[in-house]
Amino acid sequence: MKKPILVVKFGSASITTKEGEVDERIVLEIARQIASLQKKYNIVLVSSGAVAAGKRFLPSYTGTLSERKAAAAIGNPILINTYSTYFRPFKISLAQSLCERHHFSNRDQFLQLKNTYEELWRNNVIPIANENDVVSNKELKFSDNDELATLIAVGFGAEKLLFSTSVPGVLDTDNKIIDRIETIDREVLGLARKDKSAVGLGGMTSKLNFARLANQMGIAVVIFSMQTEDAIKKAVRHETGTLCMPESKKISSRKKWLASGSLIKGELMVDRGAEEALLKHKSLLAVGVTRVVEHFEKGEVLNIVNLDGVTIAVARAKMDSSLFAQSSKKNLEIAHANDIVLL
Ligand SMILES: Nc1ncnc2c1ncn2[C@@H]1O[C@H](COP(=O)(O)OP(=O)(O)O)[C@@H](O)[C@H]1O
Ligand SMILES: N[C@@H](CCC(=O)OP(=O)(O)O)C(=O)O
Repeated sequence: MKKPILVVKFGSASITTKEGEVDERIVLEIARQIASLQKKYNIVLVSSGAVAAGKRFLPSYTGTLSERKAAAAIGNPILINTYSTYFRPFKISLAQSLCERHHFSNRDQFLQLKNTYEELWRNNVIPIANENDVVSNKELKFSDNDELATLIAVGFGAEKLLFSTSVPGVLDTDNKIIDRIETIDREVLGLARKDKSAVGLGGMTSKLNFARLANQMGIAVVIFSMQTEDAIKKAVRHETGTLCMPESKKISSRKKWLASGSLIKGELMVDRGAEEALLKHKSLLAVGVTRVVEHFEKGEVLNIVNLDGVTIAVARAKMDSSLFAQSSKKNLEIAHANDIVLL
């Protein structure tokens, strides 16, 4: 039987010291715990920390985009070497996987990635992913590694997604850790303050937004800190941090991949009639579209929002947004029912 998939993401501040060194004590802990979890799970590690580990080699570093890229180029091999050193005594090899957005928005490329990871797992090798910072430009960029980890978890149909971060969980207004969040709604999103660690990109808003999508796709998410003993093992058992509960929908892997695209491309606003039609699993026709919020091309994934601006579905476009905007045909099909996932 196939092992379930576990995606564990480590934020910059959770694996580097204040001085910008990779925290070897934490990496040893990761290796020890992941080695025991590997018996039960096919694991993907997503690790930030390349910029944090590389920036001390740039004496006049101020954090410009080109400096971040240069720091990532220096820091990434340091990061991977440290992981490899500490996993070796457990007889586990690691494989580096540097990803860009289009590896997820294009289904063929995504399937290549999936095949490669499956080959690695067959050989007991654990892939360790990070954004390909050195070449990523505006289009290629993920917003942060919380997004990359979520795209992997959703696209691969993971059972669990764990975010290791600089805080022990989601804190409520009294600064108490919330054990369990049933639904990530506006109120929960409102708990996330703007502050984040000095070296990270994500912060809590990003984690909660991506956790919400993963939950909608049936994946449990735990936000936790490596500062607790046996943190990863406990997070898998939901015994530490904040558990964000998955919805219990059955969704095919193709549709999960499609839904992961909701993080990626264009956006259309539809009227109430179209909203009702979509809820009845009908195709999306031009007549129900009130406006193109973000442009998209044929084959790309787009968000469909209702008149209140709430995302109700994601779909794969049958045509470029510019083409259909020019057409006067009201019954033009913009997305086929089979290519629409309700959220
Ligand atoms: N309600 C909240 N609960 C917990 N942390 C919060 C909350 N609101 C904002 N934060 C901030 O989120 C940050 C955690 O993310 P950070 O460490 O920056 O991300 P990453 O792990 O991606 O590097 C912390 O700096 C914390 O202060
Ligand atoms: N690719 C960057 C990670 C940027 C990032 O997403 O950081 P974080 O918010 O700490 O997960 C790096 O390795 O430094």
